[in-house]
Amino acid sequence: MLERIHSTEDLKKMDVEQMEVLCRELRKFLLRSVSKTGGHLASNLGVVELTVALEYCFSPPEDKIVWDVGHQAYIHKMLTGRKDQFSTLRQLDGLSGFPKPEESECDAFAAGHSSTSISAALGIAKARDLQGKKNHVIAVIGDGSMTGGLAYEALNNAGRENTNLIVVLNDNQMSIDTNVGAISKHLNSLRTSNRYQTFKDNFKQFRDMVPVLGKPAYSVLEKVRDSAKLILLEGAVFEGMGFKYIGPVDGHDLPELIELFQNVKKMHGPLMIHVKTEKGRGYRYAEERPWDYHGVSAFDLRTGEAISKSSKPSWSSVFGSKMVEIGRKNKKVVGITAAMAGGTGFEKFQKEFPKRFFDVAIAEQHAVTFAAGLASQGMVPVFAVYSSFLQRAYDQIIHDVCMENLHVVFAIDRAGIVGNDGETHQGVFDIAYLRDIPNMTILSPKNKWELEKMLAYAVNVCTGPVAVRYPRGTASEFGGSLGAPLEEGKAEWIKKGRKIAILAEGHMTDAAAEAVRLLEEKGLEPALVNLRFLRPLDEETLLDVARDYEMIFTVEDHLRKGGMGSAVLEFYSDHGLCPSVTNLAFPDKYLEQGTQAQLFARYGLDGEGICRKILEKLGENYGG
Ligand SMILES: Cc1ncc(C[n+]2csc(CCOP(=O)(O)OP(=O)(O)O)c2C)c(N)n1
Ligand SMILES: CC(=O)[C@@H](O)[C@H](O)COP(=O)(O)O
Ligand SMILES: [Mg+2]
Repeated sequence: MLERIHSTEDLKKMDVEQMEVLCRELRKFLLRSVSKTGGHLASNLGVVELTVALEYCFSPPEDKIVWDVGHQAYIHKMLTGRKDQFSTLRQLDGLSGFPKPEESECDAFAAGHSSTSISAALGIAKARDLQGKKNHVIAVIGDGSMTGGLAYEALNNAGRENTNLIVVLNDNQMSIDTNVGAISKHLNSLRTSNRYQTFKDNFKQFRDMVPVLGKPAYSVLEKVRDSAKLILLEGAVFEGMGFKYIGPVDGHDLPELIELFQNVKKMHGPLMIHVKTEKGRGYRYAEERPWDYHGVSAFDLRTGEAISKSSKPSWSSVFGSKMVEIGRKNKKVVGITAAMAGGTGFEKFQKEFPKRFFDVAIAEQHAVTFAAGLASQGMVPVFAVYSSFLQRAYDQIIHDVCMENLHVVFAIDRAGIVGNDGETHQGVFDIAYLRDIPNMTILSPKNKWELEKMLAYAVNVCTGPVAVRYPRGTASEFGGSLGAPLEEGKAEWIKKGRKIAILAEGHMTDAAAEAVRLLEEKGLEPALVNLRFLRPLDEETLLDVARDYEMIFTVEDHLRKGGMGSAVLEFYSDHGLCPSVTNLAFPDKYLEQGTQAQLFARYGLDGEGICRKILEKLGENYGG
């Protein structure tokens, strides 16, 4: 069946039995493919029937299906002509792991961050109305993503606009980890009701009576169905917000889903269809431990084990262990995550101090203001968050934390290039968006020991807002544990030299040191400084560097615009100095997917690339 599918038109030629075979084949294909490339497995296993039913009943690209987060859109991609590209999934220049309109006109809206689908779908629906079109618009949002505030802003608005909009709530009772919070509880209470089945039974009985009752009764029946009165569940929050609620429906029952979607196509106004699915469906290990199979690297299908695993701890794991140590000594410390306890390594703290740990669900904005509230009462909140997800909470950082100079610690994980998630997840904006905020301190460690020192400093010494940024992956051990002691506002000289000085940000010190080694082979003697503090900058060191060196290079894992190098340039400009400064950083664009190593190499930010760029600049300045 899978071989027959080149577009959703081919799907429409199939009968239900054939589509059920197709579902089995899609699962097999998905498992084989993702076990080789890595990717978001469990969520996709859970939406096979749902996606087939949607693509059968609706017609992309005319009908717009907006996938929330988009990590569960692999089946959609397979059904819309991209099956043959799956061997390149999430790889450099390959198929994206998220919906991407530039990749296919069937991807109605790009995503990667959660809770945007209903807003985007409502916008698309209103555009349709204004343009006099009649197509369907469907948002597919998970129960985890339904914990994000933006989703409720959209529901609030959609209830008022009262246009045709279908929201499919894909409830698998899981975020990445177990889904938490009152909404999740509410969904659970809805899940256990058999209201939908009762409605269907009543409806069927009534329909069978039509020949007896006659046409007028039939039109009453149609109206009842249209207003969905029989299936509204008392107290369903969505109903109160102006949606017709339909559900819960078994999301693995293909004929049931098809019947439902064919019916709702005829209904009007905003609809919420609550679909129950199982995350990881069809692969034993993923069904048992969906959190371990949410996002996977290449793995052995037979054992479920990852093919290669670093024996060294990740930055996140170093963070998690250190926070336990800090938490034991300092009882004021509380931990906060926005649904990323596992990813950030914070689960160790959560286990040891459950009362001092808060998973606020996918709610970064709330997390920051919640932290501000805690800090205003003398607690020391540590919010561990991926750099790209913290973008959500910009105003909260400015207005609720920094303006009051509150002592909130931001542990910014996945800062810099993250790799295969691509554009949406690259953490390359945080220096720019944090360094312009008054009162903020920003630190960046060169290795795992420095991360530990910086965390202790941020929690126990700082008194205002402070961010520690560190990347994805295995923690660097560059330079060993015996670096210069961490001193407030002070950079670390790794090596003095002549003519050329390299100022490095965090883990880029390692790549810069490699460049130094390569340059030394060519007879040069570059100096190397690990800046440590990105805000405030170590002014004394910067003045020394400008005085003693002819050419300065800054190196960072961030976009060039607004980054650390820009800060260095501003500093010199403010001091009326004009040394030769070259910023080595990522260019002004959304950075594509690929491994971190591939991207550093592509943009000349690995040791060799840095060396090459320095030699080029030397050539310009000294004629080769
Ligand atoms: C703003 C934001 N915060 C965090 C994440 C990380 N994240 C990706 S998927 C996910 C869980 C989503 O759960 P759900 O919507 O229920 O989808 P499921 O994986 O269960 O299908 C999280 C927390 C994100 N993508 N965006
Ligand atoms: C879709 C999403 O946002 C997360 O699943 C993300 O891909 C996790 O990234 P890490 O693998 O870096 O934890
Ligand atoms: Mg879920």
